[in-house]
Amino acid sequence: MTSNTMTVSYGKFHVPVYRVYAPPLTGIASIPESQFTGRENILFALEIDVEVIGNNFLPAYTQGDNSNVVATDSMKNFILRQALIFSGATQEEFLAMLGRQFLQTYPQMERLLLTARELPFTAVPVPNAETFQPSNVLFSRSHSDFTFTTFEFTRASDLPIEHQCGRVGLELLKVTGSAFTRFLHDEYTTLPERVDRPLFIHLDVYWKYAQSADLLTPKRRRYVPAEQVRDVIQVVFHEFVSESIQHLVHEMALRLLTRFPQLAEVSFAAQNRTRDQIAVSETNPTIKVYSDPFPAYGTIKLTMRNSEKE
Ligand SMILES: O=c1[nH]c(=O)c2[nH]c(=O)[nH]c2[nH]1
Repeated sequence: MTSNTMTVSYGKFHVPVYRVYAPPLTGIASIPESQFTGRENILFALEIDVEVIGNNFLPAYTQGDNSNVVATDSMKNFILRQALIFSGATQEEFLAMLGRQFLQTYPQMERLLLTARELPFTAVPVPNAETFQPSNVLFSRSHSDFTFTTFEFTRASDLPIEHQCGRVGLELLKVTGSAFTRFLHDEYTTLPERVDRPLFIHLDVYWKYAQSADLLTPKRRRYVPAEQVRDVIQVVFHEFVSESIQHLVHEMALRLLTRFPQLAEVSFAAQNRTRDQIAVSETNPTIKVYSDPFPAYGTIKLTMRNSEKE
């Protein structure tokens, strides 16, 4: 008889949820880098993953005994029903509700991993009097950066025992004000030094709070909206003349931890998507043409912890 150890989990992934007329997001503290202080949530669209972790459904694997298995089809129905009665305004609040309700409804579930990914839509600008305003009924699906949240729940607490929030898929190109010079040179070096390059990055940013209660307080004064994180990052990129992507993400991390002292950690994964310079105008050297680079991208990572929270 062998005694192999097993780790198992099961669940439903990428459940699309389109809730209309969710409560508006209010109570957000404003920051200098952002105009964002809330959102109407006329369309609250996201994709949910639910993954059940534990041992009590091992007999389903070893003996074909499904008595402790909640059908993943039922999980999908459960998520959609909860979306109908959801009275919060953020992904974090939705996941917290789902976590609590799943564990309350199914004693068979010991531990849960829940993930939300925004399906981003923007209100279409429509004429109003002499100007334009965002439509309150028509939204355009945007394949842009989106908000991300992942929570781990156990029966021990109403709050998540682990969490990570994020804004994923930013694609930012700064045409001037970025350098990459004085890097190590050897017989493999072909990259020219550039005191000014058009820096194009793909960027994911993640953050964790020092106190998980701040994720979910009803007044939301210490809640960090992903839109503000995105705006802080964009403003730092706009302002800061960097020596490298490493230098840039470090500056972004410092600004985020200063702006949001309620955070314990921020982390970045940045891909270098800088285009290759093809031609420069002979009469005006600021005019240049770039094209796609070799398709394997450098990746720069950073995690910065707030030393006061340790
Ligand atoms: O900002 C950069 N960091 C690097 O580590 C690197 N390496 C490279 O080829 N180009 C760049 N740019």
